[in-house]
Amino acid sequence: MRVAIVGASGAVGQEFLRVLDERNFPLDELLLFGSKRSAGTLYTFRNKEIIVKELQHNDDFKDVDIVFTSAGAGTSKEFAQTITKYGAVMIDNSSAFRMEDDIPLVVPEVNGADAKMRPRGIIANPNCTTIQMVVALQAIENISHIKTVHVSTYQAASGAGAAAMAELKHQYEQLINGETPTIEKFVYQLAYNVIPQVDVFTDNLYTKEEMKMYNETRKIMHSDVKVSAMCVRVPVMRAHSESIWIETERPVSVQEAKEAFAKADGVILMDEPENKRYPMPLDIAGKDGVYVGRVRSDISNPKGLTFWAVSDQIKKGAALNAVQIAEYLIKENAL
Ligand SMILES: NC(=O)C1=CN([C@@H]2O[C@H](COP(=O)(O)OP(=O)(O)OC[C@H]3O[C@@H](n4cnc5c(N)ncnc54)[C@H](OP(=O)(O)O)[C@@H]3O)[C@@H](O)[C@H]2O)C=CC1
Ligand SMILES: N[C@@H](CC(=O)OP(=O)(O)O)C(=O)O
Repeated sequence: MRVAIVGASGAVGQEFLRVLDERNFPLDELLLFGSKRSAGTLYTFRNKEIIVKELQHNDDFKDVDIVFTSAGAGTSKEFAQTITKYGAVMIDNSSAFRMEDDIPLVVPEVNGADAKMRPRGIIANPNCTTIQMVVALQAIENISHIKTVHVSTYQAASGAGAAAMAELKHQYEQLINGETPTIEKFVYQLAYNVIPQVDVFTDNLYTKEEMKMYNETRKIMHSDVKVSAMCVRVPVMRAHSESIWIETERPVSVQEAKEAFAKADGVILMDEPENKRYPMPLDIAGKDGVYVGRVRSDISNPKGLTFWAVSDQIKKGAALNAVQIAEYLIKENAL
């Protein structure tokens, strides 16, 4: 099997290299693409050096089976036709196609089978913040329908890409040296701060990131659930955290919820308040699962539950989820 990564030099692209290797993904050849900026760069994969090629409108994808794209929505839109025209399956990490009716939006633990219906040869990987939330929500949805979700996110700097990670580190160094911090990737200084804005504002005063959590959750879960999100950037390097309140159709006890989380696909229950044990981004960075803790009944709502979910958004929120989609298709003989 021939596999390609578009955006190989990026935060998600680099994670693809690690995840494909870690999971022993069955590929014979890996091709790497980027813009002019990274063309010519060498990356090592399974002891072999691979040179990054410039993404162009040519026949480079002719004999490629799967293309993982993580180079921004503009690039995905511009190159989708070039990538898919000879039959390659494009698994796209950007927001370019997520809400289009003929493009499946897939989290394998929730709606893997949707990946089989892809008239345009494109499968969209959801927004990272949404992926980790729906994996946790599905555990409860399995036992009682979720009617509403309120969520506050604590999103790591790496959600804004490799340059944003470097900017956060640089800001701390600049502040220690008494210099004015550089602000390019974030709206304000992120070091020693939190910023209640991820992406731009929409007409209803929610941000685009917050509206993705509303719309994408409903599409992935095939649900009428209403989601009100508040997305916040925090000075964490890697792994997003979410504080989640849900209202279910019938009351769900804490014990029942914990059992549901413990057996759900992709969820790891880490909830021992007596031992001060709960998930935190520092511990979860680099891990595969969605870690859930602080499970409680909502004292303000008899049908309410509240919990905390942490996951590595570059891994499960991007590269790993896309690779799991590909693995699902291989397993189902549906490539
Ligand atoms: N970071 C995260 O947590 C998540 C990111 N995503 C999505 O994944 C995508 C990539 O994000 P991320 O890795 O963080 O971003 P980065 O900024 O770290 O990387 C961007 C990548 O895109 C490549 N690229 C940009 N323009 C072009 C082009 N014209 N042709 C080919 N390659 C191009 C860059 O290559 P070069 O260096 O050559 O310019 C680079 O490899 C985005 O769409 C983002 O929304 C989704 C979920 C989570
Ligand atoms: N959710 C990412 C941003 C991102 O990459 O979103 P999307 O894939 O929906 O464009 C963040 O934390 O900033």
